[in-house]
Amino acid sequence: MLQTPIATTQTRAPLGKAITLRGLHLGYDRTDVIADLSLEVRAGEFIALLGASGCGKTTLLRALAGFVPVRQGQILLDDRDLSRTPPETRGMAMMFQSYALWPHMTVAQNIGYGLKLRGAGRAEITRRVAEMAALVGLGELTARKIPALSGGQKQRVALARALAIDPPVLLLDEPLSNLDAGIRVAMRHEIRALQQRLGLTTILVTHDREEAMSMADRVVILNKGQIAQIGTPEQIYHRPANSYVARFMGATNALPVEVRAEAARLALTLPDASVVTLPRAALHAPEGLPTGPAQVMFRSDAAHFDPDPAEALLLRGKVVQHAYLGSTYRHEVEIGALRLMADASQKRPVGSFVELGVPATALSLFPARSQTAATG
Ligand SMILES: Nc1ncnc2c1ncn2[C@@H]1O[C@H](COP(=O)(O)OP(=O)(O)OP(=O)(O)O)[C@@H](O)[C@H]1O
Repeated sequence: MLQTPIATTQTRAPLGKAITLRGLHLGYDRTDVIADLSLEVRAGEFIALLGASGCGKTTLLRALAGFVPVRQGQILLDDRDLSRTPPETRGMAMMFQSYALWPHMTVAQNIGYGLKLRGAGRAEITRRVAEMAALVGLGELTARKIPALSGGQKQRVALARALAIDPPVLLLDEPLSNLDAGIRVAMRHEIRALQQRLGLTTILVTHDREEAMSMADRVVILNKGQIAQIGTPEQIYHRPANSYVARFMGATNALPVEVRAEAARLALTLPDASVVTLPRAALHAPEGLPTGPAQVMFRSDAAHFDPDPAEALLLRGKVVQHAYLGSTYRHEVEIGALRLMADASQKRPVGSFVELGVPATALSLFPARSQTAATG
């Protein structure tokens, strides 16, 4: 059950501070996880760290909090170097995926825990706990023990506890992954509203791209411990800097092509040996216009059935499978030796022959071996 919504009116000066990461190297024993990573986060900015499992998101977040030592490089909060500072004096609050609440304590005791550790007096703790409980809509439940709370309520206690110490930086490690879908979506908006209200610099670790895009000012896509792209949600979704980002953001269709430049146009030879020519400017080619082997990438929602014959890319194939996704059917279409995905509101039967069209604006062109890092 949802509680009173989190309060969203601005009441005090922004808390957030800027974070600078310079040439950061992190790892465990003989494993290097993060290599030479640099990043500037503005005061009050919300950054999402997005990437596949094992790419180093949590390691980076834990290093910011002070739980993973810095091997090389610097972590600066405004101009203060925190690289070798113990966690409790960094002024960063971390909210863990498991919430890490004390089950034998009440909601109020959990919220006040960090303040008590920092030596705050009883009156201050009482006042601050009441303030924080009201902020996250748990004012009525402060005397409850943790096991008697729902997942969403526990999540709010963890958030209130993190915020109680007035942290300039809030670190969120997959904070919503234990919640069911409906509450998760509501909490995304509530955390974002609260973060903006308090002006907190916030770093969120997630592997959910919708969560990253709906909450963050900028998204950092990590690939094997390196930044594959930094950009606004719109930039990383529509203008992927390399094929890794394109694939990660859902452009799972990759068509091998052979590219030839012809004055202001590009001739692309498709796998079936047909040739399409497109104006150079029509294609998103962030790694430069390749000649020779390349790949054209697009999302399944950009491919549509029964296309206009003037469409940039026209492909013929056979439906081999489909799945209902709620608002659309995703079809797997066999095109020669390739399998591509295409969405449509109407289901096409398995075995039917179809024609697919993709507009030039939905196509990204990368060299055959694109994986490089880029910022934007
Ligand atoms: N305490 C540790 N000791 C040794 N290796 C570790 C430790 N913690 C993580 N690793 C390794 O470091 C790499 C990065 O792990 P990390 O948890 O940062 O990834 P992640 O991107 O957060 O992944 P996930 O999305 O699965 O949580 C992985 O290969 C992982 O196995």
